[in-house]
Amino acid sequence: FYFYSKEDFKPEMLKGKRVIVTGASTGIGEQMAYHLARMGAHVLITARTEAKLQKVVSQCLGLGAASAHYMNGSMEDMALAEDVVKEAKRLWGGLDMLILNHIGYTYFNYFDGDIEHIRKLLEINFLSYVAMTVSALPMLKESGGSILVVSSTAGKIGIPFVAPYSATKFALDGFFSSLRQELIIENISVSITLCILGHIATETAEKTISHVMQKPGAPKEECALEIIKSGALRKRELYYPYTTVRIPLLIRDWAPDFLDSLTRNRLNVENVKRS
Ligand SMILES: NC(=O)C1=CN([C@@H]2O[C@H](COP(=O)(O)OP(=O)(O)OC[C@H]3O[C@@H](n4cnc5c(N)ncnc54)[C@H](OP(=O)(O)O)[C@@H]3O)[C@@H](O)[C@H]2O)C=CC1
Ligand SMILES: CC(C)CCC[C@@H](C)[C@H]1CC[C@H]2[C@@H]3C(=O)C=C4C[C@@H](O)CC[C@]4(C)[C@H]3CC[C@]12C
Repeated sequence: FYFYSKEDFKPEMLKGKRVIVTGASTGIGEQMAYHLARMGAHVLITARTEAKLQKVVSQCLGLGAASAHYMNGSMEDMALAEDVVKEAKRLWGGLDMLILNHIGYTYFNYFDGDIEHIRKLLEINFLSYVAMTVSALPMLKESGGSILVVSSTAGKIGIPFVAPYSATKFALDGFFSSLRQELIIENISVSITLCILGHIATETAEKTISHVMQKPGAPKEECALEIIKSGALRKRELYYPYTTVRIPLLIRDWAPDFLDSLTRNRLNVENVKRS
């Protein structure tokens, strides 16, 4: 029953679908835009750097996107979050998939006591996700669409050196897991997929943590595809790479101190110098 009940992913599932991808000028978001383009979707991508977005848009068109547009600006500004959704309405008259992926600058070091940094990061990584969801829900209800929220192992488990970032990712779990319940109670066919990612080899991640990791990160291209698949199949959560994310989560509630020491041992903490 388990094997036969599982629906298979087919790239055609995304053909002609209208998709917003945030933080798509580089990293995992950029790779998601390319996969969606190959599948023949309409894409609207966002980030701050216009020049990079223009390049990604033209690559998307070359790869076969049904259409490709961008909107640039910082997600510190909730007005931008709403404007992006309005732009989708203007361009396509509806929306099938909202992929929330952008994050603000994250340092990997001992918490420095900077509360303003946490406030800003909560706005970029959390509040703008909520603002986009609020604006997009009417269109998603109409299409029976999906919301994909990109999170992290650090949004489920306490990892050292990322306290502000971790707070924003835990917040996403609380908000979107609660909202998922309400949508089910009200019989609204909008799916919410929380994507729990481990270490992925993006340029930003490599620059930030290569000195503390003992192994290289997982490929961003495959990661991007798994995120899209999990959303198309309307899964509750994605774990990628599966074992390195899933096993710590299984240990978490049964042996939390053991998991914490395992985590510390996996990192070259001696290479982190208080800044
Ligand atoms: N890489 C990893 O190891 C892991 C990543 N993740 C998650 O995956 C997602 C993508 O990560 P990754 O690809 O590494 O990130 P990148 O740093 O490669 O990309 C971040 C994107 O967000 C944009 N961005 C940055 N600041 C802002 C801002 N203020 N307003 C709007 N957009 C902004 C960037 O473009 P620009 O600078 O032009 O604005 C860029 O497009 C994130 O949600 C992250 O938490 C989770 C676990 C591990
Ligand atoms: C059980 C343990 C062995 C797992 C440890 C995994 C840890 C080390 C992994 C899992 C998720 C990873 C972080 C992440 O989510 C996103 C980013 C943003 C990027 O801009 C800079 C790097 C950063 C902070 C990653 C740092 C390393 C993290 C904490």
